[in-house]
Amino acid sequence: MSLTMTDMSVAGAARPPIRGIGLTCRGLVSIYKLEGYDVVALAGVDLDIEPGESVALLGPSGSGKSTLLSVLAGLLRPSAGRATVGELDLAKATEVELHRMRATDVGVVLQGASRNLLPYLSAEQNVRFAQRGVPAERRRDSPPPREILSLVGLTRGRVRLRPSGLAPGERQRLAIAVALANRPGLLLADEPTSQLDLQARDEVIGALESVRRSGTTVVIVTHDPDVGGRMGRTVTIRDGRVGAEGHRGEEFARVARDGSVHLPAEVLDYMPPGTLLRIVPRTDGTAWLVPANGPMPASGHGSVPAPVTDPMAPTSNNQTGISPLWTGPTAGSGAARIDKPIVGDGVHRGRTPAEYFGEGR
Ligand SMILES: Nc1ncnc2c1ncn2[C@@H]1O[C@H](COP(=O)(O)OP(=O)(O)OP(=O)(O)O)[C@@H](O)[C@H]1O
Repeated sequence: MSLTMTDMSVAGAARPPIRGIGLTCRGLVSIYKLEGYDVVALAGVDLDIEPGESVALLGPSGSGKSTLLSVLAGLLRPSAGRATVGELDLAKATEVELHRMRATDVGVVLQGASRNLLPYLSAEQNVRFAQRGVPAERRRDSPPPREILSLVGLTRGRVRLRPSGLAPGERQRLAIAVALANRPGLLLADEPTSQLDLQARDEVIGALESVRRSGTTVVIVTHDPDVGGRMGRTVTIRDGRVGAEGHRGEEFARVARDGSVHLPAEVLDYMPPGTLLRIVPRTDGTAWLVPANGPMPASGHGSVPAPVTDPMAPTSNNQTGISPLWTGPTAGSGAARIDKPIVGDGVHRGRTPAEYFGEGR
């Protein structure tokens, strides 16, 4: 399927443009009560998503992705901290305000396409049914269901079929169309590409891209890093917090509000929790993390090593066998880049501690 600008302009004809809605989380905590126990699903999420962005929430199973989406959809109340969608504070909002938010500003696609659809209605009728929730003053802006279906690539005879007559990828795109029925500024979709073959997956990604170009902010949960890589930004949730972010295929660790940094799993393999680290700030605004029982940088105990401008190029520093582990700006953007390990001659040889910290170790 290829969705074109023509699809977009048809969808936007004679209606005010869609205004993307941004969101903010500050120290967001979500706790489930389970048989007398507290299950902490979100343990202090700090996150900003700008209007019009497309963001994938990635992370291992149980890390809290779906819980975060449910809070943002107003389906779960924050247990502590703040979450705002547009101007609405989700902790303070009344049930009526949350209901109205879902009816007008936020479209939600629950995991499993069928859960979003009425099986006895056609695709077109499903979208029309969803439009019944639009407040009267906004109803004149509601596009005909076929326009919305065309935005996600469902056209002609497909619009008259019931969900059971559609292929799995088409059903998922119909679920997205239903969530878009009221031209929301924010679309939240939980695993919209799971259990789809590659072609259907690409069609769903194409539909989400069309939605983003129409102005709507798109936030999805996915397990699939390839899907994440096709969104504007990835945010990796680990243990209920934002552990990392990806931009254009590069992964960044985010320094949390409390100053903590989540190390990637492969670094934790040889720097497990509890490891004592020497942090060596450097003049170029980067820093090294060196285990306390490892060798100090050769340029002198306690002294600040000379900057390495290109971490992958052989330099006088890494000729010593010490690899710059963290590079990139720590000031300004607040991000640090984790580079591939390099040793001696600057050649990437692997990920064992010996290779990181010198062959003579
Ligand atoms: N209704 C619930 N009651 C109790 N605990 C729950 C409930 N839903 C989720 N949890 C727990 O909260 C934590 C986060 O779950 P969540 O479903 O948000 O993670 P996830 O990253 O979306 O996982 P997955 O990728 O497997 O869907 C997990 O420990 C999970 O067991």
